[in-house]
Amino acid sequence: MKYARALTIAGSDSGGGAGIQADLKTFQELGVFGMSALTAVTAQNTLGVHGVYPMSLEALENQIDAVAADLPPAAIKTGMLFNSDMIELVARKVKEYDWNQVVIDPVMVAKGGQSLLQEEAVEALIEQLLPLSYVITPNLPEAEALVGMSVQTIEDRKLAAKKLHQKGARHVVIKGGHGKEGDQVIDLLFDGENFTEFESQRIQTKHTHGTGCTYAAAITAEIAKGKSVKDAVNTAKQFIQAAIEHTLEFGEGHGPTNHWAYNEK
Ligand SMILES: Nc1ncnc2c1ncn2[C@@H]1O[C@H](COP(=O)(O)OP(=O)(O)O)[C@@H](O)[C@H]1O
Ligand SMILES: Cc1ncc(COP(=O)(O)O)c(N)n1
Repeated sequence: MKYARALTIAGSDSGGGAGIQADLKTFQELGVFGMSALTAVTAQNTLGVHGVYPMSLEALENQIDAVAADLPPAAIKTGMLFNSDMIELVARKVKEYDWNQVVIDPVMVAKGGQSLLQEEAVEALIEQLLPLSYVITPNLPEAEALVGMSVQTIEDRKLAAKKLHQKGARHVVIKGGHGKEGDQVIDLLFDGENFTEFESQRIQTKHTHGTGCTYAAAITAEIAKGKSVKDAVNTAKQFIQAAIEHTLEFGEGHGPTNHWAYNEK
């Protein structure tokens, strides 16, 4: 296809910085036609999540079917999936449509600390979605929840990545934004055999709302265009670094990243 298409299956962030809003902005900036199936609507701004309103399973299924029937995506990204029923539905749809380029961003908690995934759903994510994932992109707390161990040092991250690969993830990206490694942010890619570290200067800012969504969406867009996972992560790293560096300084809390910065440089 001349232009690639990508589908995000995630929540809506009324504040525009995370969720499907971040995904669609990122897809667009990387030249990929973005489509979305909403799992939930959140009333959100830079100060936190002020309400979570899950969609019905019927609404989620119909959105996915409508896209699959007429606009089959080259790559799919999942974000906030809210509960195990939704996770089971998404897993069923991935199998039904034989989608094999699925990027799972295992969203669990918003930056302000509000839960975006019910506790009981973590097991479903591991059992149902991990085996179908082309790439999984946990941050450090999410990696800890998924493998049940402390994940801080690079060695921890390598062990966690191996465990997630054993659970079925074909590629694992352990995001390092929550890391304590001083003035560097190190993201770690594991492809089942080799590790690749993507380093960048840590930017001292509170405006990191939606960084994980944006990063995973950039990986998804690049994969939709046919890039290798390693090349996709490399581009996503540059994309998110520019998006944080050229912050918009919006809002009183954790402000959003700048989704057009990458193309402005
Ligand atoms: N302060 C920062 N400076 C530079 N890069 C950052 C910073 N915070 C996050 N990032 C980048 O954004 C990515 C996602 O951020 P992270 O906090 O790890 O995930 P999440 O937003 O899902 O919690 C990281 O892998 C890293 O590449
Ligand atoms: C609807 C929605 N989805 C995901 C996130 C996580 O955002 P972050 O990338 O900052 O962890 C969010 N805050 N809201």
